[in-house]
Amino acid sequence: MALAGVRVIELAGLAPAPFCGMILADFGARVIRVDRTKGAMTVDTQARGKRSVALNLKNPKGVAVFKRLCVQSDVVLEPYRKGVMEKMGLGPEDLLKENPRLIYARLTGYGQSGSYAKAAGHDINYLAMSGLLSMLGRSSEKPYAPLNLVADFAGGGLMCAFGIVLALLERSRSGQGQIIDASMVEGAAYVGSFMWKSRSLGLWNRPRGENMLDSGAPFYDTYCTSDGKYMAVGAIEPQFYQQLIKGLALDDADLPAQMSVSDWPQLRQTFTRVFATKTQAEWSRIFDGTDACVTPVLSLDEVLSHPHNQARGSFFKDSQGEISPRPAPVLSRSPAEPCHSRDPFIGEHTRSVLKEYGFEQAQIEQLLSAGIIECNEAKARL
Ligand SMILES: C[C@H](CCC[C@@H](C)[C@H]1CC[C@H]2[C@@H]3[C@H](O)C[C@@H]4C[C@H](O)CC[C@]4(C)[C@H]3C[C@H](O)[C@]12C)C(=O)SCCNC(=O)CCNC(=O)[C@H](O)C(C)(C)COP(=O)(O)OP(=O)(O)OC[C@H]1O[C@@H](n2cnc3c(N)ncnc32)[C@H](O)[C@@H]1OP(=O)(O)O
Repeated sequence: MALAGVRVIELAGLAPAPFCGMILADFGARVIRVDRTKGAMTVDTQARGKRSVALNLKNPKGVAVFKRLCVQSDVVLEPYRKGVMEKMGLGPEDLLKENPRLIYARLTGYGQSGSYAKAAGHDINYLAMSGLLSMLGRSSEKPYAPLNLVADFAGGGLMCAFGIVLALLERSRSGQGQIIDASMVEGAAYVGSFMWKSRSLGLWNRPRGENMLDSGAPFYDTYCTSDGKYMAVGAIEPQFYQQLIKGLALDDADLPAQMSVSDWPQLRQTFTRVFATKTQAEWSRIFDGTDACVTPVLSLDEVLSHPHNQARGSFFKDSQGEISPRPAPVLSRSPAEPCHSRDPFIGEHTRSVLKEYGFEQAQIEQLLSAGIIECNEAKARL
C-alpha cells in the first residue's frame, strides 16, 4: 500500500484526528493511538487498523516514553488546542530536536495563532468562521451545518492527511520533517474555494436558498416519493433538464422556462406534485440509464445493496457486520486495504508496541506498576 512502513503516533482526539489516522492506516501506515490511562473511554469510532497504547502524559516518565516512540516514528498527529503539547514538554521544538525527520501534524479548529487559537470549539463553530455556514440552509430558514462533515472531516481530518502526505513527499527530497498547522476553519474554507472563485459567475448573487445550487432551483433539489422516500434531482444543463421533463411525463410547452427564476416556485410545486405519484423504486426504473441526473436518496444501510455501489464494492461490511465506505480514491496498483477486524481496546497493544520500540520487559513492568502505562491485552482475549 502507498503508505506502507510509515509510522504514525496519533494522540487520541474526538473526530477529525481519528479520521485522519484512519485514512493513513487504510493506506498502509502503522498507526499507534496514544490513549489516556485511568479508565479513559474512547470516542474513536474510526479506529480500524490502529493499535492502542495507554500512556499517562501527565507524568514525566510517560512523556519520556512518548518521546522514545516519536524518535522512531515518521508522523505525530496531535488534536489538542494550542499550547497543550508544549505544556507537556512535547511541542515541536521538543520532538523535532530529537527527530528532525518527524512530521508534526497539529489538527485544530482555529490554528496555532490568532485570538481564537486557545478557544474550545466544534465543527459548527469552525464552519461559521470559514464563511461557508452563511451559505447553507433553505430560504427563510436559519443557516444549518450539514452534520459535522465540512470542518471536522473534509476541512479537518482529510486536509490534515493530505498535508501529512505532502510533507512525507517533500521529506523524500529534503530529508527533513516539518510542522503542519491544520486549521479546520481554513481547511473548510479551502474546500469551499469554489464559492469564492465562482462569485463572478453570478452563482451566489441572490439571498441564501434562492440560488441554483443552494436549494433555490427546482431542478437541483430533492423530492418526496409516494412511499415517503426521496429522489435527488441535479438536471442543470438544458439537455439533461429535457430528459428530466420527459421522465416526469411533462410537456415543456406547458412549463415556464427552466431559467425563469421568478417561476422556480411554481416549477417546484409541479415537480413536487409529480414525484409524489410514484415510489422511489418506480422513479429509479424510469430514470436509471438516462442523463436526467435523477438518483434515489439512499440511507446508510441502503447504499450497500444498490447495484451501482455493489458492482464497484463502494461499501463493505467488517467482521463486526458494520457497513463502511471503502477508502477513496482507488489506486490501481497500490490500493488501500482497510482493516476488517474490530477496533482496539484502550491499551490493548501497550506491551507489544513498547517491545517493538525497544523497551525491555523489566522497563515495561516498572512503567506498568508505576501507573505510567496500562496494558489491556488480556481484555482482547475475552
Ligand atoms: C462535532 C464534533 C464532536 C464529535 C465528538 C463526538 C464523537 C463525541 C464528543 C462527546 C461524545 C459523547 C459524550 O462523551 C457523552 C456520551 C458518552 C457515552 O459513553 C457515549 C455517548 C456520548 C453521547 C458520547 C458520543 C460521542 O462520542 C461524542 C458526542 C467535533 O467538532 S470534534 C472537533 C473538536 N475540536 C477539535 O478537535 C479542535 C482541537 N481541539 C480542541 O480544541 C480541544 O481538544 C477540544 C476539542 C475543545 C477539547 O478541549 P479539552 O479542554 O477537553 O482538551 P484540550 O484542551 O485539547 O487538552 C487535552 C488535555 O488532555 C490531556 N491529555 C491528552 N492526552 C493525554 C494522556 N495520554 N495522558 C494524560 N493527559 C492527556 C492534555 O494534557 C490536556 O490536559 P489539560 O487540559 O490539563 O492541559
